[in-house]
Amino acid sequence: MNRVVTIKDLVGMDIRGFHLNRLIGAGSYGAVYESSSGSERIAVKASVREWDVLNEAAALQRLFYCQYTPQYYFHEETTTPDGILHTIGQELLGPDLETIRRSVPWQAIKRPTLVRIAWQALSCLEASLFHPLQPIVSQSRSLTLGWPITIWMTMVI
Ligand SMILES: Nc1ncnc2c1ncn2[C@@H]1O[C@H](COP(=O)(O)OP(=O)(O)OP(=O)(O)O)[C@@H](O)[C@H]1O
Repeated sequence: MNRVVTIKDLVGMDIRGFHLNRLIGAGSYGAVYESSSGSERIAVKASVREWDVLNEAAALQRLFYCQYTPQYYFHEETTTPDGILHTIGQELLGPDLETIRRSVPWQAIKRPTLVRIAWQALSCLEASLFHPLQPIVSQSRSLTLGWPITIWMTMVI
């Protein structure tokens, strides 16, 4: 599979009964789609990099009861003509901080909100330390935390 082009071009595909409706965004190793099955809406992250997907799936499973990470639903391997596609079904979160910041007229996040974000980020770090991730997170990784906004925090362990 051409990693640069096709991973961002999966709209219309069905994964585990979820229809990929819209590309939300893409990161260093995958693309995230807003997906639905009936009235249920989730996020599906797709990648061809098996190890990275398995790492993220394992981290989300370990943090399943942590209120600062998206709920984990499934990991799926789909054989396509271009190779094996790895996907993670997870809770659909709101927009990320940068999107929110750019959408407000003053292009900045106000102090009371920043304080709350900092508190949530620290709580996530605390939770991740409580559920040791060293065996599965061996380098710089990102986790989604916080609802209803998506905050990305790089954990270097
Ligand atoms: N569960 C989710 N619900 C809604 N949006 C999400 C979800 N997970 C990721 N996103 C969004 O999808 C986009 C791509 O996320 P992804 O995790 O692939 O990469 P990233 O964290 O932005 O970058 P990198 O992987 O390089 O750290 C980001 O805008 C992110 O906010």
